[in-house]
Amino acid sequence: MLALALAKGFPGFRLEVSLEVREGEVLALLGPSGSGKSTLLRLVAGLLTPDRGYVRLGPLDLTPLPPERRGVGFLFQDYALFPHLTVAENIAFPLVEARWPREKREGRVLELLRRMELTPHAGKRPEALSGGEKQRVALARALAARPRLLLLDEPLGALDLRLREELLFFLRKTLREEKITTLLVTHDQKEAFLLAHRVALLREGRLVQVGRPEEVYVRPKDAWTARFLGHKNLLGPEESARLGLPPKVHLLPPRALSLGGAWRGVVAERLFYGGRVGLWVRLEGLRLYLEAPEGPEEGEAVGLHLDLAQAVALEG
Ligand SMILES: Nc1ncnc2c1ncn2[C@@H]1O[C@H](COP(=O)(O)OP(=O)(O)OP(=O)(O)O)[C@@H](O)[C@H]1O
Repeated sequence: MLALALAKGFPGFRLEVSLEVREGEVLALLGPSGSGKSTLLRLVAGLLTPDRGYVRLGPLDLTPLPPERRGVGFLFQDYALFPHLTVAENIAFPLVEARWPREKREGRVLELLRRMELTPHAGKRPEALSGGEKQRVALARALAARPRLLLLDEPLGALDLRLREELLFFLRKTLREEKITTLLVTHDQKEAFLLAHRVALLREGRLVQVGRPEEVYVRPKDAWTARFLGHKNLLGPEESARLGLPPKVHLLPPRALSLGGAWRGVVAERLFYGGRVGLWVRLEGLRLYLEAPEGPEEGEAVGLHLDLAQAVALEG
């Protein structure tokens, strides 16, 4: 298990976080730009020194150790590969460093090449690879020595949409199969939800909420968290009252809204997403959002079903 309690201050910014990651668990740090995600990861890696606190991995105190002695695998955004080494040599590099015997090393490299679908590229140098291939090599290299802990900083950050999607599922499968304790940084909610067993939400250097993706999504701690997680139907006290709810801040989760009910509204905006449509509906002076497989045009009257029993009261 990874256990940490860390404090680090920069001019105008202060990080203060305590966190535990279970063995084999993937935990995603989620938060807006500048919330301290990379700082936390760099502290765990040993690339930054904390003002106070500790990082423990099982019985081992990593705090005084330099990065190369922490037994930690990294994948940072710029995924610099060694340009003079082939794909296979890049992946083998940490194994040579860790003094794995040749035969074991070769077996592991072959296994990773296969798993990352890189076998046909084994003899190429990085310059002859596409961006997604390079990123897979970097990931294979980070995983190679079976690190006790894997740190991934926006592992899909520099990729286009299609590659991002492809590698997302690939990474998900790999992390689960290898059962490596992973701390992952992303600002993409969807990525965090798909990859992680638990997510930790960071805001201005503090943890706001930690929990399973579904838990956090359905029961966000407050309005800020709800908005950050992409919820659209947040009602103020007065708006809540208009729908017959107690006069507090409420969240209406997506599943609480559907087409074809007794509430009368008008479609203010219709967004075509391919497989489904997003509808902003004006109703009782409110704007509510819902998604449906297909939907009426802008300006049309619609009936909405609102399951108010599913409304979640939030801290302002
Ligand atoms: N070496 C440094 N010296 C001074 N301030 C720093 C340093 N590194 C980070 N900061 C500040 O600490 C805060 C947190 O930065 P950090 O990079 O951890 O955020 P982040 O959540 O990873 O953001 P992003 O999603 O944009 O990468 C920012 O205000 C940043 O300017």
